[in-house]
Amino acid sequence: MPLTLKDSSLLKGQAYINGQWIDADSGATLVVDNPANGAVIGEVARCGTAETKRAIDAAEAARPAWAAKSAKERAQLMRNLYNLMMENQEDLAKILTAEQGKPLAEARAEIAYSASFLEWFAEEGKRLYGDVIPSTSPDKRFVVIKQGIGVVACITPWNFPSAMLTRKIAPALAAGCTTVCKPANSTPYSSFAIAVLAERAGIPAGVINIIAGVTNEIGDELTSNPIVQKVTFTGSTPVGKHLMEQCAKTVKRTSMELGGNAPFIVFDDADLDAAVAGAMASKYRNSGQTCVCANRILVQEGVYDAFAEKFAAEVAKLNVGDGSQADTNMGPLITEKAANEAEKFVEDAVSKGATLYAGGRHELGGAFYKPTVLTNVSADMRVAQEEIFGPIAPLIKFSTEQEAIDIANDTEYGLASYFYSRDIGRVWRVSAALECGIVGINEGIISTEVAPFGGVKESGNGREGSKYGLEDYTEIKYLCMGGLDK
Ligand SMILES: NC(=O)C1=CN([C@@H]2O[C@H](COP(=O)(O)OP(=O)(O)OC[C@H]3O[C@@H](n4cnc5c(N)ncnc54)[C@H](OP(=O)(O)O)[C@@H]3O)[C@@H](O)[C@H]2O)C=CC1
Ligand SMILES: O=C(O)CCCC(=O)O
Repeated sequence: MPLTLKDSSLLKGQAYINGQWIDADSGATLVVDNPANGAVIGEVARCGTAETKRAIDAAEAARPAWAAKSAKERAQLMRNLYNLMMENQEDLAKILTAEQGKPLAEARAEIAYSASFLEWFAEEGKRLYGDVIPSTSPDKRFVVIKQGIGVVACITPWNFPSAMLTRKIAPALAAGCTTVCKPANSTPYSSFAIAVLAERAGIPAGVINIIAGVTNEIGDELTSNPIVQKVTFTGSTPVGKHLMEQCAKTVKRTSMELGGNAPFIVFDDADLDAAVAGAMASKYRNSGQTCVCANRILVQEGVYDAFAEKFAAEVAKLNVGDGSQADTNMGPLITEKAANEAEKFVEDAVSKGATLYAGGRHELGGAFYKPTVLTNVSADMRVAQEEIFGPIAPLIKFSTEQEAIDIANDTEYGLASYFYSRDIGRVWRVSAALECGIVGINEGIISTEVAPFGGVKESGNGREGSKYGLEDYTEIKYLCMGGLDK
C-alpha cells in the first residue's frame, strides 16, 4: 500500500543542518525501503565527513544561546514538540511502520512513548538542582552546580527509530546541550520527521541536527571531533565497543545502550497465565527485535509442560503480516537477512536436539518469520548464548532457584531480566541476585520514560529516561568561594 499521509511534508529525505534542509555535498542518496514488501519509500541524502563537521559546528554555534535560556523557556519549546508529535501521531506512526515494519498499533504506541521523553525531560530540566556543601572553614562556601555537557552526538538504531532519538535528544536539550544525530540508514525518515516538527515547534537552528549517510565517516567524525563532548549510542555491543575506543582518544563521555540476553524466569509458584501474557509481550514485541526482549525463557520443571502448551496456544493467535494492515499483530523483521539469521538460530538448536514446538520459516518469505517456540533447549545452543533479535522463544528447563539464577547470569550481557513468582522472599532474593540493570517482576513490559533504562556488564553504561537520564547529560562544577570573612 502506498504511504499516504495527512501531512506529506513530514516525509523529508534531506539532512537537517543548522536549520537548513540540505542534500549531500556529493548529491549522493541512499534508498530506504519497506521491509514488508521491498517497496522503495524514497531516497535520503547520503552525507559524509564534511557535512558531519558542519553539523557539529552548527551545534556548537547554537549552544551558548540554547544553554543561556532558562529551563522553563527550553521546556516550553520541548512541550511544543511533544504536542506536535501527538497531533501528528498517525502520520508519524505510518512513516515508522513503512520503514521499520512494526504493526501500526505498535508504531502508534512508539510515537506516544517517543513524545513522552520530551514531556518528561521538559519538566525534569526545571529540577536540575545543585548542592550546597557545609563548609569546613568560616571564610569559605562550597557550592555545586550542574551544567549541560556541551555538544552531544546521538547514534540511534532501526528498531525504535523514533523513541531512541527522543530518549537522547530530550535530556540533552533539557540540560542545555545541542545535538548531532545519526539515525540508522534503514530508518531515517522517523528522525527527519521529528526535525520537521522541531522546526515548527520553534526549536532554534543548530540545536538539533540530523544526518544519515556514510556510516563510518559520520561515526568517525562524531567520535573524534573535539567539539563533541558526549556520544550516546543505542545498538549492538560490537559497534558500541568500537565507538567507545574511538571516544577514548578525546576522552568523551559515553552512554552505551547495547545488546541484551534477557532471562525470563517462570518459577513453579508463578501465576502461569500472567507469566504467559508477560512472555508474549516481552518476546514478540517488535518481532523480538528489542534489546530487552525475553531472550531465554527459563521454566521450572514442575510447570514446564503446562507453560509450553499455554504459551504455544497464544503464539498461534499471532497474525503475521504487513504492519500497515489492521489485523497484523506481528510484522516482518528488518531485512530478509535477519529472517535468514533467525532460521540459522533454529537450525542450530534443532541440530543439537531442540524441538521445534511452533513456528519456523513463514510462507510469506522475505523478511517474515513466524513466532517460534523451541523446547528441550540446552546451554550449548546458540539460542541460549547469543542475542537472538528475532521472534524465537527458547524454553529452558531448570530445577532450583539457584540453578535459574546461575543460568540467568551466565552471559556477558546484563540489561533486562524478568521473573514470575508469588513468593515475596524469592522476589527479593532473585531481584538482588540477577546481574542486570532492569528487573521485571511479574511484569513483561518495563519501559517508561520515568524509570531508568540501561544495563551492566557488556550491555553498556549510563541510564536513559528518568531523573538519572538527565544527570548523564550534565557536568558537575564545584564552586569554592573563599575570602568570605573580609
Ligand atoms: N540495543 C539495541 O537496541 C540494538 C541491538 N542491535 C543488535 O545488533 C545486531 C545487528 O544490528 P545492526 O543494525 O547491525 O546494529 P548496529 O549496532 O550496527 O547499528 C546501530 C546503529 O549504529 C550505527 N553504526 C554502525 N556502525 C557504526 C559506526 N562505525 N559509527 C557510527 N555508527 C555506526 C548504525 O548505522 P547504519 O544504519 O548506518 O549502519 C545504526 O545507526 C542486531 O541483530 C541486534 O542483535 C541492533 C540494533 C539495536
Ligand atoms: O534498545 C532497544 O531495543 C529499544 C528499547 C525500547 C524500549 O525502551 O523498550
